[in-house]
Amino acid sequence: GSSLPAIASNARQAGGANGLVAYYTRTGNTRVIARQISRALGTDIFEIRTVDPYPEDYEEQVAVAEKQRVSGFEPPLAATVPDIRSYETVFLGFPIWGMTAPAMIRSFLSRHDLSGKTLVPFITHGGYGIGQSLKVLADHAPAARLIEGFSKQCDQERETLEEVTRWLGRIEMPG
Ligand SMILES: Cc1cc2nc3c(=O)[nH]c(=O)nc-3n(C[C@H](O)[C@H](O)[C@H](O)COP(=O)(O)O)c2cc1C
Repeated sequence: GSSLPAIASNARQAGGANGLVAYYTRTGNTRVIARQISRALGTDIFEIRTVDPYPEDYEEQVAVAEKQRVSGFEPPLAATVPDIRSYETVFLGFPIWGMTAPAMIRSFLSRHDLSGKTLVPFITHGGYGIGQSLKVLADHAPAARLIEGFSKQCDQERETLEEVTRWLGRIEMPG
């Protein structure tokens, strides 16, 4: 679904200067949306990164994500937002991993007090929807005002890799 105009008018009421866009991305889909929100509203932007990088290999990545989902592990963040208190509206963007919000989003919410702030999710997924992710936000930021966000189906790394593999199987390599 798409409700970006509603988000925009809501955030404009709060004022772009009081807004923050925080996001995590692995393959860049979520970053495109993050930058557009930030550009349109004139907000600060913060990329969420973990101390320990995730595997580059897709299958290893899926295994790590699944382990962190099941255990509830909150991976340490490389940095936190310098002055989270100065923001009234926080746009929080992430991809869906294993039908829910990825682990570092739980880390982010645990490390930043969003009490009394408006929390606006923007979520990308590979076609299976946003799953349990809103419940994760509500549970980890119980005193924030969670409003309707934006979600969009984007490319899936898995599909791209499979297409490339099929293509490589069709071409004739020299030598
Ligand atoms: C570890 C992992 C798990 C994923 N699990 C799901 C899923 O459960 N449902 C879904 O629709 N997409 C899933 N995806 C696809 C991503 O949500 C989708 O490609 C997203 O747009 C990636 O965003 P990004 O480019 O900002 O990292 C998964 C991707 C990864 C890497």
